[in-house]
Amino acid sequence: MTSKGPKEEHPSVTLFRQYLRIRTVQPKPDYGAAVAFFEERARQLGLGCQKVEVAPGYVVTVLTWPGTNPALSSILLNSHTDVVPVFKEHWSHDPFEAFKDSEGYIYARGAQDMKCVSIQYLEAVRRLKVEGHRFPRTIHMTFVPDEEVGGHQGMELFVQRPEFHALRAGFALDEGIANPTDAFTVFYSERSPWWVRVTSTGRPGHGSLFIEDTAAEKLHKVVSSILAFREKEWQRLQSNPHLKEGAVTSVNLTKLEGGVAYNVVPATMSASFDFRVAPDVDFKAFEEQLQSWCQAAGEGVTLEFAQKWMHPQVTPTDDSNPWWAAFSRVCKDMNLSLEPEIMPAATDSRFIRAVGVPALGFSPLNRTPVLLHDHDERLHEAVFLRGVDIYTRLLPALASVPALPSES
Ligand SMILES: CSCC[C@H](NC=O)C(=O)O
Ligand SMILES: [Zn+2]
Ligand SMILES: [Zn+2]
Repeated sequence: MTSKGPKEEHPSVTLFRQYLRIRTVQPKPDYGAAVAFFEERARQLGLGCQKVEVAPGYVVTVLTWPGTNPALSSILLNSHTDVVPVFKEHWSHDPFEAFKDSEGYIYARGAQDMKCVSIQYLEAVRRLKVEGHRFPRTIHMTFVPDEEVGGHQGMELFVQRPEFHALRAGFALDEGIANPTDAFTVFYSERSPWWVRVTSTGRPGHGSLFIEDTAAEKLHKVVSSILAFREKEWQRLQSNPHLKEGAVTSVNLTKLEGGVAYNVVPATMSASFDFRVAPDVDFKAFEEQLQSWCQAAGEGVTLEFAQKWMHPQVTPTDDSNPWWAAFSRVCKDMNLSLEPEIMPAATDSRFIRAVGVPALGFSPLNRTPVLLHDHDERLHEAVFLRGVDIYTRLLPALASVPALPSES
């Protein structure tokens, strides 16, 4: 399906490249242009379009294809519109030009995360609609801001609003991660982000003296405890081939702050950590563990949370879950092999699952190196188009799941 020149390019690819050129890059995304883009898609496809301003300047755009049975819950296809920043000098091509090379690779920030998925949803719906299909369940596509900075001005607010409840979502799809092999990764849960700053206070003094009980000495103890825990989790992951990254708790030391001069022992120093807590961890016990590492380091060592997600949820991946049954059946019929995993990072799925809507994280990108947030993020047009085919099969199945016990 690789097309060589712009003349022969598949229109879905052309649309994808148009969207990639919209500069929705953090920290100052052009959300207005993205909203206008989706409004225009709604107009072209004859879909309902609703704009919900969840915070000043932060709009969730909802495109709706009504089902034939309004008594049934709906299918929610979510995607975020923002992308992470770039280091331009490390890119082979301008990351906002959506350059396509002679082999069919499209280079752009958002090519994998996750502008591809937004357009794949839209193009699958377009195809099904053009072919004259109707399905019992309504399909809503939500295009949300700010996922890349935590979703606090996006999905986290949207799920609390009446407009969200009015969608009556029964099941959601959201982003996954590419898979370099023939298989497709699908995420049924997520680790919980805990961003922790440990602040240590101690005796100050002249840099030439053996000062006792310093902030640095105590901070060092906490850092050692946490890095020893990191090593333990790493070993646990390494030694068990059945465990995937998302199944263990990770932590990285991401910031060290403090100090004023070489010869002044500071009274305060801090270390910041990015923990990703596995869903099977006892959260209360884990927090107590963090507190006890601080206490063991000495007086005046405290911790604070900049991010602390406390509601991990697991979407069942067995036939007790009719949505999973429909999803996995289509994949089986299409000969796609699935690798169910726990998402190592945090996506908007956590907010969706937390309000009781089962969700799967799925980006239909196989045979693709994982380049999200990386330099030279790119996607082959054939992989992109195959993803449209996959949604074209998934959506009819999901939107035709018979009434659940709770719906009759
Ligand atoms: C915890 S809010 C940050 C969310 C971010 N999501 C995608 O990369 C992440 O770091 O996982
Ligand atoms: Zn993403
Ligand atoms: Zn991302």
